Amino acid sequence: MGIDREKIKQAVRLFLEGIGEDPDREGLKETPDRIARMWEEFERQREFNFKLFEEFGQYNEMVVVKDITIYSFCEHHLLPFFGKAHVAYVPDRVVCGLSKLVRTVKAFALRPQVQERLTAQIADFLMEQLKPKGVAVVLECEHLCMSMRGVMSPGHITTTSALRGIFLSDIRTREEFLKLIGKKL
Ligand SMILES: Nc1nc2c(ncn2[C@@H]2O[C@H](COP(=O)(O)OP(=O)(O)OP(=O)(O)O)[C@@H](O)[C@H]2O)c(=O)[nH]1
Ligand SMILES: [Zn+2]
Repeated sequence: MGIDREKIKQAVRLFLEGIGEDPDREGLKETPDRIARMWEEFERQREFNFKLFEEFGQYNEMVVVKDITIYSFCEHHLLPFFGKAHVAYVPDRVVCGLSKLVRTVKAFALRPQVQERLTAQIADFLMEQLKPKGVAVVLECEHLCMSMRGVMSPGHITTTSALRGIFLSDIRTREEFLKLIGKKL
């Protein structure tokens, strides 16, 4: 679909008027354009080349990147939710550069989301790209829509997980993953 800079600018201007602000005042007059540029920046992070490598030295064990900082937006209020992502896979002859796991997380996070769907999309994309023996994704996020409005209850961490392949079928693989990301069994 792509980013329509003009539409964003018009919408932000109207929104500012809607909350009783003067969109032409100093400080706000560049805001519609800033927000349009910000979303263009997010969109650029969605596109990347997922390069695969033949396995380095026959590595067939689990690869885990933990504590990836993640920022997303809840699709209900367009307020951020943010926290940590832990991503693992067990390769089947090919591996990817580690940064591609981080890029995958960012690519799916930087759009209106719910945490459950985001978790599943990351896992499914990695299954498709790497065709590994399995993928595991755990997200731990705080939702500002629960912290600063609505129920107004800050400090809660929502945990979601998506397990695919061997992480579902083999309890030892799942336990190893949980141990490596520092979770109790
Ligand atoms: N399942 C899920 N719910 C979310 C997520 N982010 C926000 N929510 C919830 O989505 C719900 C939105 O529901 P509504 O009841 O339509 O919205 P609301 O009236 O603004 O809800 P309150 O936040 O309770 O005031 C709220 O309960 C949010 O806490 C998410 O990632 N996953
Ligand atoms: Zn919300």
